[in-house]
Amino acid sequence: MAHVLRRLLSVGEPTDALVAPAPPVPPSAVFRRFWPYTRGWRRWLLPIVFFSLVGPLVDAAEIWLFKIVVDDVLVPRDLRPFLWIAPAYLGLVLASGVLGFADDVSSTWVSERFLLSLRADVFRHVQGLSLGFFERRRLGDVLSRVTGDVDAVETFLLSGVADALYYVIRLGVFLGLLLYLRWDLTLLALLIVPLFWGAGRHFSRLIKEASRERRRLSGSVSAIAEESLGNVALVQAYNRQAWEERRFERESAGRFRAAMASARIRAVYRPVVEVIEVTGGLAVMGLGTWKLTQGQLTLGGLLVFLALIGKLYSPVRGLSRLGTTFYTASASAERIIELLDQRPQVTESPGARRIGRARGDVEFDGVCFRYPGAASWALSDVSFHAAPGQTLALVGASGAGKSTVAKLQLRFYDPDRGAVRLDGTDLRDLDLSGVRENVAVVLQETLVFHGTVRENIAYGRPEATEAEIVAAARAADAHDFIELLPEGYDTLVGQRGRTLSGGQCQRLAIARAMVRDAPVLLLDEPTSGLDAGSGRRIMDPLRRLMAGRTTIVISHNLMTVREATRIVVLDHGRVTEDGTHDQLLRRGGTYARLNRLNGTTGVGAPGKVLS
Ligand SMILES: Nc1ncnc2c1ncn2[C@@H]1O[C@H](COP(=O)(O)OP(=O)(O)OP(=O)(O)O)[C@@H](O)[C@H]1O
Repeated sequence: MAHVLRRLLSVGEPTDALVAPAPPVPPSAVFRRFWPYTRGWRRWLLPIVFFSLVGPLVDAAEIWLFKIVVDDVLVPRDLRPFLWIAPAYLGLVLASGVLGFADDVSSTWVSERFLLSLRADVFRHVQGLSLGFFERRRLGDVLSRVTGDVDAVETFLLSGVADALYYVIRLGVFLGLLLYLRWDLTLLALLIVPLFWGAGRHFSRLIKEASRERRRLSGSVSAIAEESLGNVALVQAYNRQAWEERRFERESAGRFRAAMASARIRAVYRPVVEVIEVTGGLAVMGLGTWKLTQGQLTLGGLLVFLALIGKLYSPVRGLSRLGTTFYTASASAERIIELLDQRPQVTESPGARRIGRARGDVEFDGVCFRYPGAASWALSDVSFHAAPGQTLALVGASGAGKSTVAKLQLRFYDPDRGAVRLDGTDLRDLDLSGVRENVAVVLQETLVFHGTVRENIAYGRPEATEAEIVAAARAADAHDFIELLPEGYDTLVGQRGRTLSGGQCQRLAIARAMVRDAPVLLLDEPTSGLDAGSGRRIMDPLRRLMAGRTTIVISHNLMTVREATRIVVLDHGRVTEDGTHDQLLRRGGTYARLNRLNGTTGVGAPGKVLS
């Protein structure tokens, strides 16, 4: 028997899910952490207290009417009192309906308003985290926290506190009435309360463990769904559907086991509570019946007493069940706390200077950088300088550190040693949004949002006028193809630009960078995803975009680099060569070799457009 019970109550060993568990936090700490968030909503607890106070009084009045029916109508078989009892009873039921409505609507309003602002806060916080966080974490899990776990915080604070108040008030009212009616029977009924508490505490702990596991596995399921569906083209192209399904099923099965463990614990808890409750009720009924036979109690009095005991046990049960609700909610709240405890690695210093529009003087001075947790340096002692309007090309094999330079220029990360400067000032001493406002980017992976063409271009500068958007599109050679789209600038382009070709996406990205009109331009492999023809077609728009801006162009295939004022060759994070195209060719080093390779493979062919 004990063995069966132990198995029923076992939470199971935590599986090695994709998502690590959040560090445990005691419920009191969860409470302290989130209580300040209820500022502004606390006064709404007052009507809830009011409803909690009036509700049990109405209930007690209904029960009292029942006593009168038994003692004054049924026992003496006299119908007359019933004539006023019936409308009074109906009135009470109506009143309790109106109260219930007001209570439901107002409490839902408060919880939803609270959730609205908390979710927005959590989203704001997550959005403000540095790129490093997103590169390390599984997006699906973060989404499941922002959309799912946040609700639990509300349960913990507002619904939980409101319910606790509701139960305590009900308990107080019914206890007062019972003590007033029969203190001896009431004390007997109260003997079982410690049993309620004991069971509540024990089961709450088990439920918390099971809930923690369930929330963690929910995060894993979301992570897999997001990764597989987000890369559906890759999955289908490589026929990996069955593998992805197995992965999804494995994580879902883990979640199923955790949900079953929690359901089993609850299912055992419920009859345990009922047995305790019935024991108390039977004891009271025994003593009450004895008192009835002794003539110390009327039948109506005994029935009222038993009905009130039922009402007394319901808040006691509610309070002990609230323990399990709190523990379940705190398992989710822990995941939110872990998210909120993440600090952005890149922050604005208190004395940061507002930069306004920069001239565009870019300098890397002895920059060393290692990704958090990485064993080797991504950049070691990298130095270069680009004066306003100059073009600097970064060349090197895959993994040499070129994109890392771009990330440091955007201040997604800070260097471990050395400094990145804009107009001679260390980026760390400038305001973060100012640094980014001065840089426009065109990346290898084009970022196109689900929205209209116009919105996608204006993303570079939301206040851009229609004329500026069209001028940017013209300069980016995008205007003609946009005009041919079914609804021109109002055509919806799918998420990640699925309805556009690679070259069209790139031209939209160029138009967006044009509209931004920043003095510094970062081009990270802007032509690498395109075939030779499309690559050639975006060279002119790119040139127009680069004119008058300091440009850092990152390229594998030397397509866009010949015209650069200066070419920096990176190898394993170090600058190995540095000079103009001709100087580097004469030197006969890595660049010359890469250039020869490009020439022979034909990859460099579009580069000739530049020469
Ligand atoms: N988020 C990251 N966390 C840890 N290591 C990283 C991260 N991003 C890049 N790296 C490592 O840093 C090094 C430089 O990467 P980077 O992306 O800058 O190279 P790259 O020259 O731009 O390569 P490619 O031409 O293939 O885009 C590589 O060894 C890479 O594995």
